[in-house]
Amino acid sequence: MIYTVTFNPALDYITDVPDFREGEINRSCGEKILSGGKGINVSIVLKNLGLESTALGFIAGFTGDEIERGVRSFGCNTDFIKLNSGLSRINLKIRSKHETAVNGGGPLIPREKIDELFSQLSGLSDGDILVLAGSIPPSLPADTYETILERLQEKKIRIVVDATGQLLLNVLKFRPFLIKPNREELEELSGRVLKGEKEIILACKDLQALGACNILVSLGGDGAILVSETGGVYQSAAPRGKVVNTVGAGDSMVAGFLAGYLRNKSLPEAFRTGIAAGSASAFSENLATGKEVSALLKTMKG
Ligand SMILES: Nc1ncnc2c1ncn2[C@@H]1O[C@H](COP(=O)(O)OP(=O)(O)O)[C@@H](O)[C@H]1O
Ligand SMILES: O=P(O)(O)OC[C@H]1O[C@](O)(COP(=O)(O)O)[C@@H](O)[C@@H]1O
Repeated sequence: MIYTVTFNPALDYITDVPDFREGEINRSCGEKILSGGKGINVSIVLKNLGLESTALGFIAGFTGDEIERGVRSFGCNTDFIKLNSGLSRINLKIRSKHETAVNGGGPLIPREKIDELFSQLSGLSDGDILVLAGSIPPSLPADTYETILERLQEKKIRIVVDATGQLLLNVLKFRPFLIKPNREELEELSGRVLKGEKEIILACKDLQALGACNILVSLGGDGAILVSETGGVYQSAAPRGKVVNTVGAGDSMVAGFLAGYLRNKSLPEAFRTGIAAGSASAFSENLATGKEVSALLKTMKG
């Protein structure tokens, strides 16, 4: 079974403001609200690709209820822990000449609710896949993912971590099967500006030395690079298309990679499916559907 954990789910409020001006009253010409947060998006795209998962994490207040309703409307299984106070965040995404995001901090998660999550996760068994994705509310320590993985290390669970900075660095020693930094995140992790693919690959090798198995570096419209645990390096441009909404493209890529890998345990196939899923989401208003991913895959070589 696949489990995704989103500590800090969100309603993504996506608004179109063609000529956004800071410091002025702007009028939008289109809005929509989607359930989001990294693990949740992974669960939705997995479902669209025909794979069951259970979305775990913390939700609070009316925004939390709406997040849960939204995820379930895709047919996903959820087992969220409800907080007794606070509100799940609303993340603002302004689509203008550029995309601007304001992601909220999220509610306070009390100790007993974290313990509830630990006890849910203690039910995982050998062969399960655990996706830890997204930020944690600022009230939680940066070793939160580490604490989870420490408790699970006796089990043969494949771990996927899509997080940034210290949250990610702290868990590399648990040998995550997959991490997916984008270029900026990889630069932050390696503490240097990375010019060109050679430097990106070297930075990935440094992370492998710390424990990461497969590192999928997403490069937005420039595609992606996979530095694999078997030593192979794969690189691909992104398919061409009209970009409509890149929110969730990275999460879709993680879901696509997993779905592609689970088909034949082939890393090249995982890589291609990851890129196709990321780009299919970028080319669509909503997260990629199975049909959209298959259609893009057919246009890709290899
Ligand atoms: N402008 C784009 N054109 C085509 N594909 C894109 C575009 N932006 C994102 N993608 C696809 O989605 C993947 C993940 O996007 P990226 O923006 O790098 O992730 P993140 O959202 O995590 O920063 C890319 O590797 C690519 O396959
Ligand atoms: O937990 P974080 O890092 O604040 O990110 C949450 C945001 O990222 C998203 O999961 C989208 O992520 P990607 O565009 O990287 O795939 C949104 O749904 C959500 O608003």
